[in-house]
Parts: sequence; C-alpha cells; structure tokens
Amino acid sequence: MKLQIKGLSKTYKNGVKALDNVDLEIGTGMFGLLGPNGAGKSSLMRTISTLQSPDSGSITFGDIDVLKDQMSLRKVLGYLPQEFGVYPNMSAEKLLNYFAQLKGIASKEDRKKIIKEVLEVTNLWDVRNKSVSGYSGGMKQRFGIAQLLLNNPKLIIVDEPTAGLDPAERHRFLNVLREIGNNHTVIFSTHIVDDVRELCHELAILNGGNILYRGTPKEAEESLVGKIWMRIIERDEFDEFARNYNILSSNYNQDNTLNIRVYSDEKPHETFVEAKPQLEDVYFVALKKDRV
Ligand SMILES: Nc1ncnc2c1ncn2[C@@H]1O[C@H](COP(=O)(O)OP(=O)(O)OP(=O)(O)O)[C@@H](O)[C@H]1O
Repeated sequence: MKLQIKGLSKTYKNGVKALDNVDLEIGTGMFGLLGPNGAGKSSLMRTISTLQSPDSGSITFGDIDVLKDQMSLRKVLGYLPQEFGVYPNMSAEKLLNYFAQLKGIASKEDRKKIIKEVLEVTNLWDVRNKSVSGYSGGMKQRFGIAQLLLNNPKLIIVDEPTAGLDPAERHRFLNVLREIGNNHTVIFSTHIVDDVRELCHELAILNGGNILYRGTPKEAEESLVGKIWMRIIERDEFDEFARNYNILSSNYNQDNTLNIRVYSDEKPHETFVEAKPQLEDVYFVALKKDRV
C-alpha cells in the first residue's frame, strides 16, 4: 500500500517551522528518512502516526485519509517512538501477552501463536523468559519491534532506532528490520548515513522541514559522479583548504594527516584525485546546498 503525503506543514507555537510543505510518496519496502538532529524527522513521523496534527496538507495510506480517519490508520500502524519509556520488571513473553490483550487479541491460542512468531522474527525467543527491564539497548529496540508486530501492521514507523546502539547490536537490529521490510511498508528515520545505505531501497533527505533529495541510494551516488575529489593534507593545512575548497568531509589518518573530500564540478587542483561518490557525500552536498 502506498503512503502519500502532500503539502504537509507544521509550525510550533514557539515559531519553529518543523515541516515546510512536504510532499512524499512511499511504497512497500524499507524507506529511509535521513536528516540531522532537528531536521523535522520526528515531527513528520508523529504526524503520520496521528499523534499530532499538521497546520495544512494531506496524508493518505491506501484508501485511508489519515488526518480524517485516525482510527483506521492506527489499526494498521506499528510505531516505535524515539523513546519508548520504562519497561516493567516482566518477562518479554508475559509483557507481549499483556500488549496483545490490550491490542484486542482475545483468544489465548492466537496470542500464543503470534507471540512466538514475533519473538522469533526479532531473535528474542531464547531470552523470552528474561525481564525486559534487564535487556540491553539493542534487545529493548528489538522488543519494541516485537510489540509493534503483534497486530500485523501494514505500515511500520521506526524513529531513530539505532541511536546509541553498539555496532553488533545495530547490525542485529538492522537485520531484523531488513527481514520485516520484505513485506511491509517501513519508514525508518535516522541521522546515520550507513543505516540507510545498508538497508533502504529508497530514501529522502530532510532538513529544516524540507525534502532536499528523494530517490534510490544508487541514483543519489550516480548523481555525483565526476564531482567528488579527494586528497591528503597536513592537519594544519585544513583551515586554508576549507577557505579555498568546498570540503564535504575529512578523516584523520594515523600519521596526523587528513583525507579530505571536496565537491566541485571540475578537478579543483591537479593534486586532487577523483573519488567514487558515496551516499555520505550526497548527504553532505544536500545539507551544504541547503545552507547557501
Ligand atoms: N513540541 C514542540 N514544540 C516546539 N518545537 C518543537 C516541538 N517538537 C519539535 N520542535 C522543534 O522542531 C524542529 C524539528 O524537530 P524534530 O524533533 O521533528 O526533529 P528531528 O529531525 O526528529 O530531530 P531529533 O533527532 O533531534 O529529534 C526542531 O527545531 C525542534 O526543536
């Protein structure tokens, strides 16, 4: 089912324009919403999830008019907010049983079946008898996915789920999402470029409430072929290079030198070599252009 967002705007009471005439179309699969802190990702996610209202615009999911018929959307929605709050001292299995009852799954047999399924999908089956309050950050995030899968949602929204996870936990979490993305519409917000590169077949870059880019990661990278240039400089040369070139990113080498990546339509200087564009370059170019 397709999610269609048109002309969505939101200005908070303090005058911050969090969403500025956002148009976005999202189909089945993993969709990445990439943007820095404060870009408006959570505002967009909360609006789609019917937790807050926009000032103007429309949202439809299939034939559901999301802003008018919030209940219909909630029935098919699975939402994992940025902060899930505190978990009680209860085993994962018991807690899921409780959530399943809240979600109206009346038959004990049905609950048992779906709970087994969601524990297996999220790789928590072996630790189902352990208390969720004692889970690691990554396990808690996977539990968050398990609970939202209970009512078999058609639209899944996860807001910055990998923030604060260690690399192994992040990897495990992304694998779970990848599995789910095969047959659901999943919107996944993050400020981590690698999350999107590894996982999403389509992405949008959001900043200042505006969509700066919309397409596939591959198209995004191809759009910068011949425009990304690299060279190694000394650390203390950085300021001078920053004045003369459009530096997108710089990384330290072990010997105190820096690798810089520069955006330019032409070779900026004979000392630069052409680099293969990466999604991270696309992200920085979009943010830089937005600032000009
Ligand atoms: N309830 C609110 N009242 C006032 N301003 C808000 C409110 N919620 C968010 N904002 C502001 O709106 C802008 C967008 O915030 P939002 O939380 O949507 O961004 P985000 O991309 O999710 O960033 P983060 O990752 O930091 O949460 C920010 O400037 C934020 O300070």
